[in-house]
Amino acid sequence: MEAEVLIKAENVSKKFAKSLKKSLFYGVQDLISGITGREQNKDLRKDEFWAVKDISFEVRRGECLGLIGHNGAGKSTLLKMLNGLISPDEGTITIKGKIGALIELGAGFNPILSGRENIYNNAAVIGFTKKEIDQKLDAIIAFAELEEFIDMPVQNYSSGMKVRLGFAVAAQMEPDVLIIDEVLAVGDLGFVMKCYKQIDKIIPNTAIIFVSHSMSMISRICNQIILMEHGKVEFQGFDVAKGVNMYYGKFVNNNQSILVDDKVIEDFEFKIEAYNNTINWNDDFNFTISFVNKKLSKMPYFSISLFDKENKPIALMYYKEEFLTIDRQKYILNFCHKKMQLSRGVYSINVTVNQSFNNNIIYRINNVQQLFVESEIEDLPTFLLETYLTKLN
Ligand SMILES: Nc1ncnc2c1ncn2[C@@H]1O[C@H](COP(=O)(O)OP(=O)(O)OP(=O)(O)O)[C@@H](O)[C@H]1O
Repeated sequence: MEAEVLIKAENVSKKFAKSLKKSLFYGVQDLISGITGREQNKDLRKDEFWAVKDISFEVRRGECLGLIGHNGAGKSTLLKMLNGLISPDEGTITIKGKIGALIELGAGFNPILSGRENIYNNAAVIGFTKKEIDQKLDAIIAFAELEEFIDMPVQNYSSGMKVRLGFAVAAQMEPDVLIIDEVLAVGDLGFVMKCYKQIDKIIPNTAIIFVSHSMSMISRICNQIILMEHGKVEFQGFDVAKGVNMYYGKFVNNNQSILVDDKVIEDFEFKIEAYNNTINWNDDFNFTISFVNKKLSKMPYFSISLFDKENKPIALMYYKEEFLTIDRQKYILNFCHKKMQLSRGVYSINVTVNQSFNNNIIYRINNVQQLFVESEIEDLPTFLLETYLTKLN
């Protein structure tokens, strides 16, 4: 039997005015229409835009929906509507059960009240009774690691402390629906890992909506994804890896940048020997480097590094070099890395040219090319390490 739907959004839209003056004016207009029973204006008026347009989805108990998109795509606006902080102009939102939300840093806290008082306030707003909160209080304080500071006014808390308290209340009370915005990014790594563990613990009984710019976090906890752009859905589905790749595709940066150029070599070119710079997983990776030698007497050394879409270094390709004597002419070098076992994705290539192995950089170019790796298996991590079972007892 399928789990019960706890969050349902049907054709939800929200418009905003670009200026505060217009926003106030339209607000008053809408209020009067509301009071007099006249139908509200459904179309965009001058200077208005759709911050969220026509979004529908369902999240069942045990599921986590990831919302991704550029800054200003409309994610927070959608979350605020789900949490009831603002109402949609069109469409309906239905939520069953108690909602825990961690939306804006410090939102929902009363700054002059202590951490302890805020726990009671926030948990009561979610819908828990005093007795239920009493039972959970110690666990919340311990989870937030705020034992020493729990009776201090929240206005004196650091941003990390506020996030810890907010998450502790939202997640320790084990609500039916949990809405988490980017705020987790503020926590330190230890706390973020603890939050993951808590999310893993509550997910079987909870429907979660999670907004993040960290694709590793999204891939780690979400089973469905919506990619938003200018308020609209650009991709929606259960293929989280596909949504993440589409998001990364938006950042593909084709700009080469030359960081070092001692004019010792000229006309440097790097070419991937594959159609559209695309290879399949486990294919040989062939590429050529060409240059015109102006001043060198020995062949220089080329080091080729690969970076993933988050710009993290993934691999350094090296080869055994014999420093041949060279003339002042054009050279074309062919290289091959046998069986490239990198997972599906886009990798950017940087090349550094040293006069000799690990010595004296004469040329360096970042993002000289992008390598696309295709794979039939969609959701592999960067490396597939072949392992052997050596003994069975
Ligand atoms: N109260 C408001 N009045 C007018 N415009 C608003 C209001 N709130 C948000 N917007 C605008 O609506 C659009 C969507 O904003 P929103 O904060 O939902 O984006 P987001 O996807 O959450 O972005 P980020 O990743 O930066 O948090 C933006 O253009 C923003 O400037």
